[in-house]
Amino acid sequence: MNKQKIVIALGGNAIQMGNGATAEDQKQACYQTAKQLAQISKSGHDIVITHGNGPQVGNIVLQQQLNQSEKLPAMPLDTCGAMSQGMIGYWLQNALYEVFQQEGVTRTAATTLTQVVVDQNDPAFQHPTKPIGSFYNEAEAKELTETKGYTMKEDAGRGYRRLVPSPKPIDIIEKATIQSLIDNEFVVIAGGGGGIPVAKRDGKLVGVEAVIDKDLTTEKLAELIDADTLLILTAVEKISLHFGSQQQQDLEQLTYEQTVTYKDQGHFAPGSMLPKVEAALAFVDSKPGRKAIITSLDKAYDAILGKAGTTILSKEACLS
Ligand SMILES: Nc1ncnc2c1ncn2[C@@H]1O[C@H](COP(=O)(O)OP(=O)(O)O)[C@@H](O)[C@H]1O
Ligand SMILES: NC(=O)OP(=O)(O)O
Repeated sequence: MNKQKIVIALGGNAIQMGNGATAEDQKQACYQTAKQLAQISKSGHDIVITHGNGPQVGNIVLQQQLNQSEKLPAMPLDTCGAMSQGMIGYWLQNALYEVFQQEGVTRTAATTLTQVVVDQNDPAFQHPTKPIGSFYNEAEAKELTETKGYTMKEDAGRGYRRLVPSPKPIDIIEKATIQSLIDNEFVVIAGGGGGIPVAKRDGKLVGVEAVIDKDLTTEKLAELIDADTLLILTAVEKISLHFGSQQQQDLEQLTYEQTVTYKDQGHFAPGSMLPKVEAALAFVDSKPGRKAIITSLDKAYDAILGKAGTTILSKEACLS
């Protein structure tokens, strides 16, 4: 198979399988993830890895607030986002080091702290939509709204979570650094947690209180570095029509037009599958010949071989 430049987005279970939130639990999940990534890297492809941070950044924010004082100030959300990139980047680098040695892969992983430019007037700042951190009961949620002004929302019957603004990614400040690392055969971990959100103000980059959607940042990054394939890894092997119902129909290969039709019919849930499908559509529409695949973590390598997942093709492409 020809060498490809593949951008791989890691969904929640790639870092936190089950509910284990200890460092050991999350390192173990990263180790399992690294085994899949090593297979793709072993085939000679260039890979760039992005990841989510919703649960982790929410917990970092809570830890900041415990025992805070003038001498021990809590860090703002952009800085907590940077902490989550460092933490998860370390776990992934550590796991990839071990697995690459076992598998005889000679590459090294390198994490780039990534700042992502957002528009400070993005309407998303007035309408928080991104759930982060732990789940609360109704009374706890009410108290957090009253004492801290948090926006809290019930999340699919599992309890209440804090919502924060999630503005659209516009540009990636470290894109040249990332490109240079790829050119030098590093496995790059970048754009973690959707990137550290910054706004341009008076010639400066100012951190803002937000968490960017990692699927949208992944798409932006894939375009900027001229990737061939966008591989989005989540909990399901394929995307489906009538998901979760008795009429569920799994999809293997879709044209751009078919995907738009199914999206417009409402088959992909907002906040979960919809951003992934939108990222896939934007990527394949950005240049002919580009391909997006959505699949589960354990099928990542099979999906690159064309044996698993849902593949979305660019406009002029024909189904095989
Ligand atoms: N049409 C659909 N086809 C497949 N999965 C869907 C669909 N609509 C919603 N989903 C749900 O979306 C989930 C992926 O979104 P999410 O859990 O937010 O992703 P992440 O892995 O990035 O955390 C799937 O695991 C599935 O439960
Ligand atoms: N930043 C982000 O999109 O994180 P999750 O994928 O964990 O929600």
